[in-house]
Amino acid sequence: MPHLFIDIFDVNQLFSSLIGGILYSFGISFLLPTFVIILVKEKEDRIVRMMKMHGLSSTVYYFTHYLHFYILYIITSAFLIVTGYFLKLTFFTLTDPWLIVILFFIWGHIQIAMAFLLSTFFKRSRNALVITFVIVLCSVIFAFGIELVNTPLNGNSSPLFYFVWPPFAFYRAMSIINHSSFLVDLLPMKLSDLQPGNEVFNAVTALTIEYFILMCLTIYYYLVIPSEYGVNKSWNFICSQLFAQPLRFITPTALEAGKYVNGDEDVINERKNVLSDQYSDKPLLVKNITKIYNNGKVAAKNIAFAAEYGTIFGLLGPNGAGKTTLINVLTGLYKQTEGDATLNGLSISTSINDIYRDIGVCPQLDILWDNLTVEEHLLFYARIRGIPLSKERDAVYSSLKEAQLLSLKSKLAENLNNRERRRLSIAIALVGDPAIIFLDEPTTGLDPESRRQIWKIIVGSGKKLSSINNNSNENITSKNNRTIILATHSMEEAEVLCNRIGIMSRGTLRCIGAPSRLKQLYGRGFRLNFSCKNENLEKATVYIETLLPLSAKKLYSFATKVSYEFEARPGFLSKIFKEVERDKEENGIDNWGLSQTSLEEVFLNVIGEIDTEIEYILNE
Ligand SMILES: Nc1ncnc2c1ncn2[C@@H]1O[C@H](COP(=O)(O)OP(=O)(O)OP(=O)(O)O)[C@@H](O)[C@H]1O
Repeated sequence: MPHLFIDIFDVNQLFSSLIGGILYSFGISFLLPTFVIILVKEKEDRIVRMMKMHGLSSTVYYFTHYLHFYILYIITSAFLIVTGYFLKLTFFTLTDPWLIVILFFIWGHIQIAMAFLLSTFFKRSRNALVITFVIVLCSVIFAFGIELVNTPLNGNSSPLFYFVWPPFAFYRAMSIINHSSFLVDLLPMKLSDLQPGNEVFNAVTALTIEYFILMCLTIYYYLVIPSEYGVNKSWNFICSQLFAQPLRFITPTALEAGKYVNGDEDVINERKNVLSDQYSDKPLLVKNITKIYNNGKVAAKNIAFAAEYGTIFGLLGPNGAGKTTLINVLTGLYKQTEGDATLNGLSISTSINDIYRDIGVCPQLDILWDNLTVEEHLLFYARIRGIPLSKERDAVYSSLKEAQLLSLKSKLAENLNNRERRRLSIAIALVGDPAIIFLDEPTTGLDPESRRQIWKIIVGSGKKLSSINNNSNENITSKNNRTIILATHSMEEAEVLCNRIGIMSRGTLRCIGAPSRLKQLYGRGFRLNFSCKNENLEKATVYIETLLPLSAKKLYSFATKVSYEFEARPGFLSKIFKEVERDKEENGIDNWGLSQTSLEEVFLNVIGEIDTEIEYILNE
């Protein structure tokens, strides 16, 4: 094996030697780990998912990457070829250039296909970097090890199975072309040598077939491998689509058998209505969604409800109740474990890419680019939503106006304060006038004044722009009005903004209804509070107690402040109001007030009941 001994002044020998060959082959292959890292890093990054939620088509996304990678590859291989010519490597100077072009052309595509396929198996870019780098290095060293034994000088050809791993096929073809170019007993290769039986022909054919196989496998794995974000199909989706059956739902009985806590009667009725298709005309139908994370955490259980046009539906619940999980499932960020949902008639299981075009999402955390201005953010999202160029500026202007950001349009995101960043996230959700908007805790962490400002924007955004332009007197539940799903753990926010509320706890929808209905069901009726001077306390207390029903409960009597809770029959409130106003001075009452139970109390009562129920189940 004379080519093993390197004469460092003979570049042809250097290239054909073990070390030179390894370095050169690695140079041609090093882009593979780079491509894999780029793809895996973007998987880690929520911003890509955010872009997809706003309508970026997967085909456009992957095609852009393909093009980007191929351009990088052309630049790199052009550099290597020019360097080869410059160093007068016979590989480049004597071989038919078309042969080199064909080999390099297919190798670029193979590297990209391998990168796409490998990236489906990694969740973290650091692992991807190390493992892909090792794969490339081992492939190069192994291939050259084989070359030592099976050098073209011996006239042996490689068995076909050797070409199953694309890098081996490529390195073998390189080696044969290289040896033919500088060994005196062989002739430099021409394009016409590419004929059946020739090893380079076999290698190029194997690479072409493998490219298509790799691309098919990549598409399959992208669709089925579960990732942290995104909706994946089941491994047998091709068969199951051929023999499609109705979607399977977890029945309430199954959940009860599993000792899950179910909702109240309204929740059960809502579920029946949703599943019996009585609500098929509603813009949002959540049909028994269950989400179990990979670590076994059941974050949402059997959730079923519908939301109307032109309403703000509040998803209320303490931290960890499952609100964000549910929103993430409805917006395609996570795949549900069971159940389905339809948004404007389209199923999240089968049509999530079409759904993206008509929803707006304001995530819990602002996902912004610090070095883009407010307006640039909106233009970017308008573009990926597919808004025609002629209407882009108008769409951006409308959402700037709705989110009260017109005066800040040229400000960089890094210079925005918290309140402005939130408004920008809402503006992103509004761009393009989507029919359904998801707002995940839009005011968390803001001061009271900022919260009120955001509330105004949310209330204003309930009306779709198209309806504002067309007919300002439109009915609130008109199809032209937006449906807003608002996740919050602020009762005050829900009370101010929402027409309908679902209270979640521990992944279960516990109760559902208009705020007044929830107060009626879970409130403890009304409260009467009064304050008086110390010397009048007894007299005032006796007076109030004679007015209130016998069932009234004294909540507290603290210093000179007293509070009662009671149920009121129709007409009772106006009677008590007139009497106390008339007699208060006579009975030593300085201040007094009547109030209905707040949502805060409803919430505490509902959550309190669940905790008791769960304790009961656990102790059973
Ligand atoms: N990616 C995940 N993997 C495993 N468990 C998760 C994941 N994300 C959330 N959880 C768990 O699922 C449960 C519901 O979380 P989720 O964030 O949906 O609740 P939430 O009601 O939105 O609460 P918060 O207001 O704190 O956001 C919690 O117990 C949480 O720890």
